[in-house]
Amino acid sequence: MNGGGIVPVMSFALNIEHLNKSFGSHAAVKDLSLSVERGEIFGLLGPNGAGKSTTINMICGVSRIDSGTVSVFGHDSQKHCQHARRLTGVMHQEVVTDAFFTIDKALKMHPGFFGVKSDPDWRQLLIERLDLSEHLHKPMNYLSGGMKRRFMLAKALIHKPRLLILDEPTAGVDIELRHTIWSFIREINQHDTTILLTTHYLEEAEQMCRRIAIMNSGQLIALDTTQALLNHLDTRQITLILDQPLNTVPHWLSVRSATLSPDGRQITVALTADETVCAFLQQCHTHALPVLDLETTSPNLEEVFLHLTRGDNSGEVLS
Ligand SMILES: Nc1ncnc2c1ncn2[C@@H]1O[C@H](COP(=O)(O)OP(=O)(O)OP(=O)(O)O)[C@@H](O)[C@H]1O
Repeated sequence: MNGGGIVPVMSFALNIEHLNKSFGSHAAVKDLSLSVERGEIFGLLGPNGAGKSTTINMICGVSRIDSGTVSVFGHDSQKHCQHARRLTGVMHQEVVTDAFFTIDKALKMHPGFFGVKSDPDWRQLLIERLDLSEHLHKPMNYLSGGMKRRFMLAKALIHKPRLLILDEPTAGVDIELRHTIWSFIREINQHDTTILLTTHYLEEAEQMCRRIAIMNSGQLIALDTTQALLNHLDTRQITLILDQPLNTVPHWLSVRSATLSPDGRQITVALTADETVCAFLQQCHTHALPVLDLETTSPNLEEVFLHLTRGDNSGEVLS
């Protein structure tokens, strides 16, 4: 279930096979398999408690793997954990640095944890691009929520990882910082850093990610290109604005469950999977419907997500 065609294993930035994790009797991640291609921006979505953070914690070695394998650019995270860790940068949801460290000290020390030599030019670039200069000598517990997010992103990138994992990077940040974060992440991605991200902002996932995996109750329930997921819901609708009001829906449209607005000036109907707007308008012309204008609407990722993660679709698997 890879969505987007067969890809040689060597081009995977991340390969997860049959991953499992339980806390006591609760299975948080169940037989998860997926691959992230080199250079992708890949979204891992799911409702609260779906198992996303647990998966991320296993990828980066914070949490022990019960069974299954994770490999980062071909390095098995259990057998060659140092290689895999060095290639991976993680922006966790919470600040995981000593509260008394300053930004400056943390960014200087962090590369050493991965056996990577500190690069002052790269550190300076991150400080400037993430607007950290004024706050360099403040300890962590003096930083605002937004400043902590900026620092967490700089810390995730300071050892120049080739796989960057972002666990809800924009949770609770203002619109300006959100733009800063996403535009910087796009830039980083263009310089050959693969991105795996989780977010509850589905509009952001729709805009950022080439492919998306959706988890629910620890299991993978969908994995495909963003566009294919959007195409999954056949809910394109067309609304006709009429030149003259109607009292009732014409028969040829009522059999398609079209609805008429109270003022009789708008008719809304769902288009079928391969029906074009042009073909539909030809039918309107044939039936002498006085069409003045029209609007079309397509499903967004939020509708697809809700459709897939609601209880009544829990058995559905998309690939
Ligand atoms: N250390 C832990 N001990 C016990 N249960 C845990 C632990 N960590 C996670 N869980 C449980 O595992 C399940 C998956 O949690 P996880 O944090 O991975 O979900 P998530 O998809 O990241 O959710 P969110 O979107 O809310 O961050 C949840 O039921 C959670 O309560």
